[in-house]
Amino acid sequence: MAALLKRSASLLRAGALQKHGVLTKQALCLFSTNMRMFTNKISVEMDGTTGVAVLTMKSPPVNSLSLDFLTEFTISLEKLEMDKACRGVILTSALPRVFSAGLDITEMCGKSAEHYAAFWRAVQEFWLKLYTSNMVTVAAINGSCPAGGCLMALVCDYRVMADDPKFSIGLNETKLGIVAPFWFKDTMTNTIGNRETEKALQLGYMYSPADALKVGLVDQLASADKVETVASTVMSEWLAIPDHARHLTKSMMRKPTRDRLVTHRDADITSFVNFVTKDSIQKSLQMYLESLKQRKR
Ligand SMILES: CCCCCCCC/C=C\C/C=C/C(=O)SCCNC(=O)CCNC(=O)[C@H](O)C(C)(C)COP(=O)(O)OP(=O)(O)OC[C@H]1O[C@@H](n2cnc3c(N)ncnc32)[C@H](O)[C@@H]1OP(=O)(O)O
Repeated sequence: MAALLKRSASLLRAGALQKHGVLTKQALCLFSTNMRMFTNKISVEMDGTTGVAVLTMKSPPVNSLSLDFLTEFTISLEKLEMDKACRGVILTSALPRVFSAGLDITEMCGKSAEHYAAFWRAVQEFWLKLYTSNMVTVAAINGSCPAGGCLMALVCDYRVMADDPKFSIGLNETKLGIVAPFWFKDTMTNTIGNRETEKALQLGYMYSPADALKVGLVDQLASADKVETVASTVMSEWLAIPDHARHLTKSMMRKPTRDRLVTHRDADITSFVNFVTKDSIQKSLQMYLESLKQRKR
């Protein structure tokens, strides 16, 4: 399994996934009954009787979405997608207090243009795979999830968040001196509407769980120790709907947003690389990283 994953990761890095559109048969190892899979940063437990997998992010300190993390995540999702027995995935975090801190800022600082392009393609691939998944996807948000972490939750079909005022969720990019890309913006607009998104994005607003529920950014709150149980209950309600009807409906709802990124994918990478290589943006990101470190002192 480890060797297969390693091979899959190198294929993904080499762009083979983009070229052929799917993972090679060799890279696939289908789950049929109860199954566990561990990579460095992710563990997946699939219950063959319910058809539900729990994908747990376990990349300390904050589950940031590095190139390695994104690669492992996308491969794990692809494997589940190819397994006919798997009908739903619950996403959650093994870390206390943090669901995901979003994109790994160190991947956007002090690197080459080639690195930024490869990183951004991996971010796009991650979004596309999760957004267009045939499976029911439920986010069990058991901690804070800024920016890319919020995006991950937003692309799921349903969001259950821990009702703890210490946690927050939102697209806070402007606070870092950067701009949420159009497909982040589209994903949020589709969830909470244009006016609320306009305010939230300009202010880089991080919502408390209660406020997130109020604006519809999350669907339900639960006490921290019940988030995954509630997510499982929601999952069984969604799985009571015939797969083909639910899936066609999901595709119909999401196709315009998905197509917009697919059509402009290369231009979006160029735009990201041009943006992130600017001295002023590098300076903002470095200062933000430094401020995160200073907070602890
Ligand atoms: C004209 C249009 C052009 C379009 C161009 C588009 C450009 C758009 C580009 C990118 C979009 C960006 C998306 C993102 O996701 S950016 C990431 C945003 N994330 C954040 O702001 C989160 C910051 N982190 C936190 O708020 C907190 O860490 C926390 C609430 C998640 C957890 O708090 P706590 O448990 O107290 O942990 P610490 O703060 O102590 O952090 C521990 C450790 O981790 C480091 N760290 C935190 N977050 C990140 C991160 N996102 N990336 C990398 N590293 C991170 C932190 O610095 C600490 O490190 P240490 O001091 O070395 O231990």
